[in-house]
Amino acid sequence: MPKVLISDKMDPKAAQIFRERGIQVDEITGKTKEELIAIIGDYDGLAIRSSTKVTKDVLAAAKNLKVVGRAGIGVDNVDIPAASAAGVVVMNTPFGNSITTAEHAIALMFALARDLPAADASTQAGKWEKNRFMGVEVTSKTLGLIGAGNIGSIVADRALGLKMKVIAYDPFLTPERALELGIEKVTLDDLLARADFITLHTPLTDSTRNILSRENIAKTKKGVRIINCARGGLVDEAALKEALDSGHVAGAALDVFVEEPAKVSPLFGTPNFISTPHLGASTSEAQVNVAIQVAEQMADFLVSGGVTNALNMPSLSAEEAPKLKPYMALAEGLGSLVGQLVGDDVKAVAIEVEGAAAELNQKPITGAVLAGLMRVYSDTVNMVNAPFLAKERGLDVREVRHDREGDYHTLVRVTVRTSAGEKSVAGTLFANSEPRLVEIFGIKVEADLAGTMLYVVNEDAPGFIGRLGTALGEAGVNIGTFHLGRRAAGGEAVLLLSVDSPVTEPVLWDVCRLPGVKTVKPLTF
Ligand SMILES: NC(=O)c1ccc[n+]([C@@H]2O[C@H](COP(=O)([O-])OP(=O)(O)OC[C@H]3O[C@@H](n4cnc5c(N)ncnc54)[C@H](O)[C@@H]3O)[C@@H](O)[C@H]2O)c1
Ligand SMILES: O=C(O)[C@H](O)COP(=O)(O)O
Repeated sequence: MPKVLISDKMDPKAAQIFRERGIQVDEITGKTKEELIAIIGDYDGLAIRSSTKVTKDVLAAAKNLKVVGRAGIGVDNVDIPAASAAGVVVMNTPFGNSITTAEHAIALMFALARDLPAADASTQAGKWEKNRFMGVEVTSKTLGLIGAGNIGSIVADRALGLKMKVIAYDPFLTPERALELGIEKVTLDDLLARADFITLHTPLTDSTRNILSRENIAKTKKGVRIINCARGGLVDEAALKEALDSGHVAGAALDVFVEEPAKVSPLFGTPNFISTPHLGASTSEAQVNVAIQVAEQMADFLVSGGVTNALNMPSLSAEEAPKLKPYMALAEGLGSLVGQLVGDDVKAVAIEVEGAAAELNQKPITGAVLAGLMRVYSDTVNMVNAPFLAKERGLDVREVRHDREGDYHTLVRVTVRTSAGEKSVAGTLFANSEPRLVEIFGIKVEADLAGTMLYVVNEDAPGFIGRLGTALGEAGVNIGTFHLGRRAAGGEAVLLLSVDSPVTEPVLWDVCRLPGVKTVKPLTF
């Protein structure tokens, strides 16, 4: 039974779903990094929000971990390259809290426009300072969006409903999408010069870090109000403090900070500054959404291999997963066969699919071939890290889909380019479920790829099979299945035997010395 750890506060629906799907779940929140490292080795899945930091060290200790599920959007608390290298799938829930976060940005915009927190504090202090608080309307004002993705476009929609003019800086926003949203796509400088309110909705990346830098804050319109419900680090906090003090910026509201939890900040106590403790996603609706979604996604993956919203692997629906399962076994077997036979002398690999296989999602098949192929380099390789390892090794990977139907109703072919030329193996599925090798290096042969096997290439000659059987029999090696293929009578022949026990080095030498033997290689699947 797979085991999942929920390490951040999450709606109880998540644990309920894990249990309903036959997954054991522990909810242990508030752990330090060291405490997490001490327990993470027991778990197949880790469900988090933004507090748990899934670092290299945590991943190194997570020997059984297969999936990290983020109940939310931002995954900057997960070391994705390290997770990929460790073969751990990282998934998030990209839409479950978008409306809630957009609403928080709008709430902060109104709070700034009318100085609500200060007015509330003053009134509750018995001051009744009616003349102190003079707000501004948002109607007809220009709202500048930095980032117009899921959340930014919901903010735009709400702002248009408030009769604001919305302009957006987002290099990936197409003119068609801007038109559809009813907003104007502008340059960053244009936005800074024109916006009465600026709201940020980008991830934190090298291109967005400090996007509201000291220099850019200086380019804003005097009296601008700034809202950040996206990520700490998008705004230069020290420069913002100075701009608030000088009155150039009329107000700022931050839900997110460079350092979180933000227990101290030079911004705290600054007039016209509002803060919330990373509450963008904190509504009961959003938390139920993301908890259900993350638990369903993680359970699909752990129970049936379905992959949704993964950041380091292609998607695979829960319906596709069972159909692809036998193909992945076939693909991994073919990759492993080639890997064991040609070793690390592989420069390029082509994965061809035809017949029924050509109608499927090819990415998981490719991932499985690469995992099998690269198991000769690393026994921790799997479908998640195999494409990254292949890239790292400079392996040229090509996927080919043939519409034609050949001799088999479905076929997967793996061709590798080595310094000795191209070598190819192919396999099919019997009864749509049983992987079967049908061709090896140009020779037709029918064999299962399972357990311990022996690969022998010899000159086709009478009596050879008897001599081989005797050599193995005398060494106490029992033959399970026996598969023979040859190029032509009297030409090169291939034998694939499944054996009940590993073939030791001295026995391999005995087989090698049989007349006509060209190659002998033990294989394990
Ligand atoms: N405060 C919270 O609790 C909370 C809740 C949810 C999401 N978030 C954060 O909000 C942010 C936005 O989330 P989303 O779901 O809208 O993401 P998204 O991926 O849908 O949209 C991000 C947008 O930013 C744009 N972008 C990327 N680089 C840019 C650049 N250099 N300049 C301008 N635009 C750029 C992208 O093109 C994209 O349209 C994320 O950082 C997410 O983590 C915060
Ligand atoms: O990226 C997100 O989804 C938000 O930052 C929400 O974070 P939280 O789950 O910690 O509230």
